Amino acid sequence: MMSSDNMKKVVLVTGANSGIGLALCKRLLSVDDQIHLCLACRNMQRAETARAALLCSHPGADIALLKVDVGSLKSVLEAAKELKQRYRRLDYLYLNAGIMPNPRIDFNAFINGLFSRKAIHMFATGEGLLTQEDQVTEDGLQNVFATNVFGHFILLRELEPFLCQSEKESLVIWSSSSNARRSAFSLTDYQHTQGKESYSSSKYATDLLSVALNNHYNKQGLYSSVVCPGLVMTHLTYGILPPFFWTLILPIMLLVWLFKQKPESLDPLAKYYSCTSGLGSNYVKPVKMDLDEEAAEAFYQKLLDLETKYRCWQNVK
Ligand SMILES: NC(=O)C1=CN([C@@H]2O[C@H](COP(=O)(O)OP(=O)(O)OC[C@H]3O[C@@H](n4cnc5c(N)ncnc54)[C@H](OP(=O)(O)O)[C@@H]3O)[C@@H](O)[C@H]2O)C=CC1
Ligand SMILES: CC(C)CCC[C@@H](C)[C@H]1CC[C@H]2C3=C(CC[C@]12C)[C@@]1(C)CCC(=O)[C@@H](C)[C@@H]1CC3
Repeated sequence: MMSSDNMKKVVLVTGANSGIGLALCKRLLSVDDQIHLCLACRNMQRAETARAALLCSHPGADIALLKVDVGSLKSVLEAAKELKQRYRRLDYLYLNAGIMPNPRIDFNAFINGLFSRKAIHMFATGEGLLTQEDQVTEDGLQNVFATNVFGHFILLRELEPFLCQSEKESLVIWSSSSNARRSAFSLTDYQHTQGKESYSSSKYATDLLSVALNNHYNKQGLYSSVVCPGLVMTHLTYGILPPFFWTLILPIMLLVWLFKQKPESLDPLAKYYSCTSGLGSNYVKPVKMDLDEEAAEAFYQKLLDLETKYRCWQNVK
């Protein structure tokens, strides 16, 4: 016989202690307060604060914490080991943690874009406006790629036995972005060591990876989706511009939102955009992604090669 704890759906959210991750956890609990929610965070103090905040709004909620720095392979492997000891199942895996380090705005591009036909597109995607300064991690990987893509990929690979179970389906949901652009990504430099748009590149990589994961794992009951949460005021966006600046440009952003509103089964080649507006409309729109399946497969093979390399390296150390 299964105990009621074994029957509870297990939901894991990375980057759950702030911003979109925390808001997502709150929302998940309000939809189903019978889930077992695991907040996967790199800082346990911030994780404890998040759990306390969630328990304030959902006092009976079943919330666990897991320490994981998705930018460090050692930490990811340890966290996966811990999860395997704790759980027998994993139903939803939200791969949400993400960074955009040292963002800079190209003001010239902004002024030019403002008076061009691409103004709306520029406000919706940030195309051409943002650059970042990336760093190399202790594993020798580009930090943005390691955090936004590869650490999550290794976590998923480690948790494969839980996610691929014959009796039930599991869903992996990636926080992608409308800033994910084909032109920022290159298969020959998929870590983005050369350019200055590591964020955009990493989000495009996420989109490719999700498509490849569906091709490889759907038969085993694992499904992957990418979502675009829209432009949300979080630590990430406050790292680009201070809060008062956002308040100033909010009226322009609202106009963009209004202009783009248009109402409409999970499509593996679509990204799900949040189109919630401040004026009440509340829906998600599937948008076809700008990618092809061959590129997705080629990128997936490169990740598998990198995985093999790093596993050998971990064993040697
Ligand atoms: N805000 C926006 O407008 C948009 C955001 N997104 C995406 O949504 C996701 C969440 O971002 P958002 O909520 O805005 O930003 P926040 O900075 O508020 O949240 C990011 C979360 O990720 C965690 N995190 C960062 N690096 C690591 C790491 N190495 N290991 C573990 N956790 C880590 C942070 O933890 P800590 O507190 O310890 O730093 C934090 O909990 C990101 O993937 C982002 O790219 C997509 C589109 C738009
Ligand atoms: C007066 C100013 C210089 C105004 C500059 C505005 C820009 C900084 C923003 C306009 C659209 C924004 C945007 C993002 C960042 C900031 C802008 C470029 C994102 C790229 C942030 C992260 C995401 O994932 C995207 C969904 C955002 C898209 C829009």
